[in-house]
This record gives sequence, C-alpha cells and structure tokens, in this order.
Amino acid sequence: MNVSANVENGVTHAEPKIVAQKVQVYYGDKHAIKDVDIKIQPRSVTAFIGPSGCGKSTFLRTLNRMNDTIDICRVEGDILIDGENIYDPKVDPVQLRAKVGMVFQKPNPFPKSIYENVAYGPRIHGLTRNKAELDEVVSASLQKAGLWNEVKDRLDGPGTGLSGGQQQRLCIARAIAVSPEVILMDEPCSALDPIATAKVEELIDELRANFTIVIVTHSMQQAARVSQRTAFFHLGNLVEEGATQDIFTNPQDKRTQDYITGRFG
Ligand SMILES: Nc1ncnc2c1ncn2[C@@H]1O[C@H](COP(=O)(O)OP(=O)(O)OP(=O)(O)O)[C@@H](O)[C@H]1O
Repeated sequence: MNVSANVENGVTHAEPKIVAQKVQVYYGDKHAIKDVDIKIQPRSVTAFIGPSGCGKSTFLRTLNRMNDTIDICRVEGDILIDGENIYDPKVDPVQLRAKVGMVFQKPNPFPKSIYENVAYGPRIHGLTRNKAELDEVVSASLQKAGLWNEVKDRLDGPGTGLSGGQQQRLCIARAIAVSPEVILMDEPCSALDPIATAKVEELIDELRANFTIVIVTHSMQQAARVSQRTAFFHLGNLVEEGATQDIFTNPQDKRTQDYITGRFG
C-alpha cells in the first residue's frame, strides 16, 4: 500500500495508485486510444463512461496488459502502478494480473466447483501452504464478495449452477482470492437483473475500502451511484476526468455535457 499523502486546503490527496502518461493504443492502423493521461486514486471507484466504441474497454485493458493477448494490438506510453511501469519487459504479466484483477461483462466461472473457482488462483500462485490455509482464503474471499451465506453449504456444487448475479459475485471472489490491489470491472452488471445489479453495486461500494476499483459502465446512473471519480471518453480521447458529482452536474466540456444529457451515445 502506498501511504504517502499530502494535504491541500484541508483535503487529503493520496498518491495516485495508477498514473497513465501519453498512452496510445493501436489495433493495426486504427488509433483506438489517443494520448491519454490519467491519475487513478487508491481505494476508490473510478468509472469510465462514454459512447459505444470510444475506447473505454481498450483503455481498461491496458491497465493489466490484457491487450497483450490481442495480436494486432500495440500500446505506447507509460502506465505506472505504485510508480512501477507495468510495460517494463521485466514485469511478468501473469503476476501483474494477480495484482490487477479483472471481472468481465459476462460472468465466466470455470466449469468446476464453487470452492475450486476461488481456490484456483491462490493455488497456482502458491499463496497458501496447506489445505487449512486454502480453506480460509476461500471462505474469506466468498465473505468479502458477499456470497458466503448463499454458498457455504454447497461449496462442492458447480459454479455454473449459481444464478447470474451469484456467478458474478463468485468471479469477484475469485479475483479477490489472490489479494489484488486493483480490480478492473468491464461492465460487470450488464448481464444481470436489477436486483443482482444492486447487490454487485453494494459490493463494489464495500470493496473500495480495500481495493482500487476501475469500472467501465454504459449506465450513467451506475457511474453516479458507485464511483467517486468519473472519466469521460470520446473517440479514443479522454475528454475529462474529475469528481463524479462535478462531471455530472458541472461538466467542463461540451462533449461531456452532450453525453450526460443524452444528446448522443
Ligand atoms: N480486438 C480488436 N480488434 C480491432 N479493433 C478493435 C478491437 N477491440 C476494439 N476495437 C476497436 O477499438 C475501438 C474502441 O473499442 P472499445 O471496445 O475499447 O470501446 P468501448 O468504449 O469499450 O465500446 P463499448 O462500449 O461498445 O464496449 C472501437 O473502434 C473498436 O472497434
């Protein structure tokens, strides 16, 4: 954890957890992210919003090098997490993705038991020494994901047998189990009904006490409900970023204003 902070006008500013500088992303010749600079605060929720195709998911994926898995994708610029450039050749992307976990649009539990879904990461990363420790990590992760009471009597049952909302919370438990510092969420509620969505949003609000969360969402209401900071993207540009309340009530750029008032998107 980065503990340094400074105080300005009585407001405490923590050191940013993530600093992106002059980030460009290309898919072949297509310039999908253009010169993006952003600082992401620790232990808070930052929402990425903007019209379809503006580059929200592409930029999100630069934060744990998920774009490395796309052949035609090229990333330029620097992304520092706790001051370390994650694109440095000495960074192991597998370790990076344990530190910067990800939850996807569609819940994607492994075709294994609920227990195994959560135990898999700690096991392959060698985080526990014995079965008792692994059991403890599995139960703690399910508790943090708000799923323990619903599944504690059926840990051997298949993860895919849960409801969609429970599956998404299982995927969040799986991400938490390897003790990440950052959790990236790419439209985590888009496949869920309103009740399951509300539960996941409540969970996101609880998780920000311990994790830095970045969420891509199509729902401005969701961004307003769950995030403290909001970044608006348009045609590959980061148009503006600020306190969520300011972005929604007093946007500085006409494009942001047009988007939040429903004039395009
Ligand atoms: N794998 C890919 N190969 C080629 N082009 C891609 C790929 N993924 C995304 N793009 C293009 O990059 C641009 C940004 O896409 P991206 O999915 O990041 O936008 P988005 O804002 O997340 O959109 P949506 O809200 O619709 O999910 C789009 O023009 C898209 O067509």
